[in-house]
Amino acid sequence: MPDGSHSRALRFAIVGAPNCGKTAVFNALTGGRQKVGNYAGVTVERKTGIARTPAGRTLNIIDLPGTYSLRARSPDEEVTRDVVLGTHPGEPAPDLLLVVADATSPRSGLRLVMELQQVGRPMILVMNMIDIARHRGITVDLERLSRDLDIPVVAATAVRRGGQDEVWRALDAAIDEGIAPAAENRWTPPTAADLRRSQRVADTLISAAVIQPEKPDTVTNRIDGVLLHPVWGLVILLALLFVMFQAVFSWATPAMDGIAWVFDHLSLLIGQVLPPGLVQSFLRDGVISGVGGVLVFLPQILILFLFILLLEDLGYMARAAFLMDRIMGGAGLHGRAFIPLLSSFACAIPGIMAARVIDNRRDRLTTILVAPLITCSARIPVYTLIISAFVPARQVAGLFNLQGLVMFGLYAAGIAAALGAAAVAKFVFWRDQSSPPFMLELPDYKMPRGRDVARGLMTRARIFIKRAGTTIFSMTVLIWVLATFPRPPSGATEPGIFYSFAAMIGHLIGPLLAPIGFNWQISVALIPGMAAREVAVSALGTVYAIQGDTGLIGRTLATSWSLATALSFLVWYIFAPQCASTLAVIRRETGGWTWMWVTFGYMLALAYAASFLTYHLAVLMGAG
Ligand SMILES: Nc1nc2c(ncn2[C@@H]2O[C@H](COP(=O)(O)OP(=O)(O)OP(=O)(O)O)[C@@H](O)[C@H]2O)c(=O)[nH]1
Ligand SMILES: [Mg+2]
Repeated sequence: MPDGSHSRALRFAIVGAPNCGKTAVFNALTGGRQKVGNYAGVTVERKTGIARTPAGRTLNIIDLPGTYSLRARSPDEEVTRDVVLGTHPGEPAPDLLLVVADATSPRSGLRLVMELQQVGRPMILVMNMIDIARHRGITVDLERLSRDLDIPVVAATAVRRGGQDEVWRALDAAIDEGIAPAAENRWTPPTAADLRRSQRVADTLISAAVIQPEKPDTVTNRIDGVLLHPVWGLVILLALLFVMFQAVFSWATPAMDGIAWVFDHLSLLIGQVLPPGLVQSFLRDGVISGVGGVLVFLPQILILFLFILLLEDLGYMARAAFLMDRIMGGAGLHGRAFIPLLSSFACAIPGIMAARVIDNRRDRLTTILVAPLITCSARIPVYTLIISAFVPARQVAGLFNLQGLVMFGLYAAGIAAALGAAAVAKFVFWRDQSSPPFMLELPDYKMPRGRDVARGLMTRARIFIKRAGTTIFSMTVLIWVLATFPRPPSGATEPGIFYSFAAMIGHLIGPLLAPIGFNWQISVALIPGMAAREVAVSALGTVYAIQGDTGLIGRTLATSWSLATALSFLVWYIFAPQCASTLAVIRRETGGWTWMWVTFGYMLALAYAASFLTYHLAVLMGAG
């Protein structure tokens, strides 16, 4: 009988410096799909998975955030420290530490190994990225390292099939020999002198076991000469963003038309098969107008993520952080805030969690406060719907698509708002404290891997479709019910919805939102929109469909809203705290209600003020 089936499964924890490929190793061992990316700070929580070794043993594998030392300066590093030391609540210490090091720059990994030796747990060292090391002519003498460190050392290419064979063998061999019980934990936080000493030992180990090529790799340096150039670098960054939004609009159209076609025909079919009545209305006005109306935006979301994933894997994002550092620093944001803010383009929730990599509490709070202002992917359907309805698809200067230009402007407004809010937060709360300097690790450039990118896109698609099938669907059903009942009295002349609960609710809150140009239909759509921003689109689709305005929701809006209302609505979506889950995560990550209410309050005030101004200016200029 294989080990582990009669006793509890062994627990192996993966530890290593940031960006050395720990999660790639984890995914390879467990068949997991955790996010990997070519920048430090991708993993900020512990993740567990199950691995089955070739000899048939079952292992619990724990993936951990990257760290240079157990000294733990930031919340993500504290997770690693606590799991490794066995002080994580409700979790025994791991039986073995699988230390991953980057074979192309093994220094930080080896230093960590030396520190971990104090913990008294068995270890295996994985020299990962051996493919890149070989390509560059770096040779690593694994036996020598193993002898000097007195632990098994194996090479791996975590991202290639079969690249983990040696790791599997080492795991089984370690279990065959019997995992030694934990020795006494002698770890104490290393002092500066300790760190210097282990640095020297690491250098000695490297000079004995690693042969560097005579000609160091200059490709990265040459590319960085251009991409990090203070002027050209910024120009390239802007150009990239620009192309991205153009692409989101122009490439997505055929696919979006295709999806819309399917739903339109489904709706027609239902109209032919089912008699008019509640069931038909539920399917056509509720499900298809609502959920279908949101699903058509999938292509745009995927195109945006295609760009983000490619740039991440290439190693460009850390460079973008470098370029933005001056601008962000001017707004009082820590350099490490870049990755959390970047993640917020997907969704504020991973963005807020990624702020764990910031060690200083004040800088972390500032980042969390402003992350929801960054345009998340849930705003895409809202923005696109309004832009397509109100902005002509004209070419500007023979080069740019006007719709893409407006989209770019909305994203820019979100970024500017985040920078501005950070500056104000710093002024209001933390005026007389300065930020510590920021050390940025620039990863090597890597060719993005098709499989990783495809996996990332699949994950995004799955998240979006799941949202459409759960939150958006249930909110749409709710709206349909509210907009359908009570039924109109007999002899009613207006569409049924005018007698419904939805109309009552809309008319109740309507007066509050009338000053910013919102009609009662928008007021109704905003409430379920708190569950997920896209719901506003599905809710509008349902409300107008029941009202009798069949056909594409965009066309309906174009005829029933003024341009001023549309602009005010767009501006509202830049600022409004329209997402309950984000607020919940802020409460969790800051450990209390205060900052959640601060965020909610300031965003709401900002949204109302900005929409008010936009609406009235637009009316003054004749767009009412
Ligand atoms: N060529 C090559 N690339 C690798 C290898 N292992 C990982 N990578 C790439 O290196 C980058 C970092 O990998 P991750 O697994 O996210 O690194 P990590 O150590 O988990 O990083 P953090 O969670 O941020 O600490 C990704 O772009 C991976 O695709 C490898 O063996 N060879
Ligand atoms: Mg990771």
